[in-house]
Amino acid sequence: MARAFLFVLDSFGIGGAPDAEAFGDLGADTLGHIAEFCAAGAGDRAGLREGPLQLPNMSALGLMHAAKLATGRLPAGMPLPERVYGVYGAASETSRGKDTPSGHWEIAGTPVMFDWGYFPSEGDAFPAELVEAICREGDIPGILGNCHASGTEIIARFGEEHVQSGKPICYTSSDSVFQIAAHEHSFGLDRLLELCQVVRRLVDDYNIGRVIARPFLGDNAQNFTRTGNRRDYSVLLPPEPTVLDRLKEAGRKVHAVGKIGDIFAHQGVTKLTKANGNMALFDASLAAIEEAEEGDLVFTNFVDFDMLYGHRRDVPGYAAALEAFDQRLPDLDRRLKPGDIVILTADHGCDPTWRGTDHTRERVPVLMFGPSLRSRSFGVANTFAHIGETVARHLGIAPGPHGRSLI
Ligand SMILES: O=P(O)(O)O[C@H]1O[C@H](CO)[C@@H](O)[C@H]1O
Ligand SMILES: [Mn+2]
Ligand SMILES: [Mn+2]
Repeated sequence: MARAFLFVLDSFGIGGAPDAEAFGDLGADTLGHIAEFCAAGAGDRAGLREGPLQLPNMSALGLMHAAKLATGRLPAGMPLPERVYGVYGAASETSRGKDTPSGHWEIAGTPVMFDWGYFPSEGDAFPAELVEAICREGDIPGILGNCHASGTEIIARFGEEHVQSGKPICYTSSDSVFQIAAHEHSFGLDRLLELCQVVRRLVDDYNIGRVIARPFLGDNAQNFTRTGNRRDYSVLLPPEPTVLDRLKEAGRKVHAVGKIGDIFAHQGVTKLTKANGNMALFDASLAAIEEAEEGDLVFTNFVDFDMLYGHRRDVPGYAAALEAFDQRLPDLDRRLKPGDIVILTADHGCDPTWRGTDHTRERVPVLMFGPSLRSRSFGVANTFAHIGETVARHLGIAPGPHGRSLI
């Protein structure tokens, strides 16, 4: 039985990217800084967690060793495991962006070697003719925001005006994104999703990677809260097929859990499961694994690390989420059959100790395990595409052009 389960811990970087300086991220290290803060007592939060970061299961799969490969240093306050069970290493990104689609497409064997369009951080973020077209074709009275922002701050700032005026809150970041926040009741969720599809079409001319719907609820600036109904509208992929397309073409099932379907614009996906929150995503992944047959892929994105903790620069929150994820791994291990492989990795960094609220350019861990894998290190891979090619080889389909199998 050969099956593959690919889990992306969204934004779980391990530092050391050779090109970090070009992104203003020299020294950024999501795992390293969380470990350092926790070891120094700065990762404590009453009722949530305390003390040094504890990831015994990922450490036994080679996480500490992968971090050392990435940066030359071991994460602070975290013991080395007695024995490593996994095939482990670090990987550098070759894609030009440090965004979610670039990271995932490269993981799926297709690095993004062109430049995305970005909106400026000074002055109005969106060109006047684009705003006019959105208002006309989306039938809205105007937009609020029109700037770079953190999503939780901007709904507190403009939420009340949005509810009164009916103008959606439009913002961006250093990613290639056009994000639209609107109230699920006063504006309406369906109307927001329709507007996002209008905007998706309009921003194709600007080469924008994603339009993201950010619905929220609440009745005042103090209690506006984003809901689980976020939707991402990715640009259709470059002409090259990803490993998802290649598997689908070969008649295999590609079970996308969480944001994966959206990230690939639903291309190469044969079954989709949505779930809200890392633990629900883990449960949904286990259910998908029960269903998976010989030759199938289950591909899950665990978005909380990035959305709830990395972008929010919340060290205790990120640490607690990692610890909770780590504790679920034995559940997964128990369900594996001979020939199965699990790959844990990440799409970019989002160091919660770093300046600003954006992603950080980092290497990522690649931790692979399964009943028939013998432990070893593959060192540092120079592209995430090796991950997709590992899946391709393991599942017995033809190799792609950008990477090679790590096992
Ligand atoms: O601040 P929020 O709305 O979470 O947005 C973040 O999420 C987007 C997608 O990952 C990033 O581009 C960043 O802007
Ligand atoms: Mn991401
Ligand atoms: Mn993000």
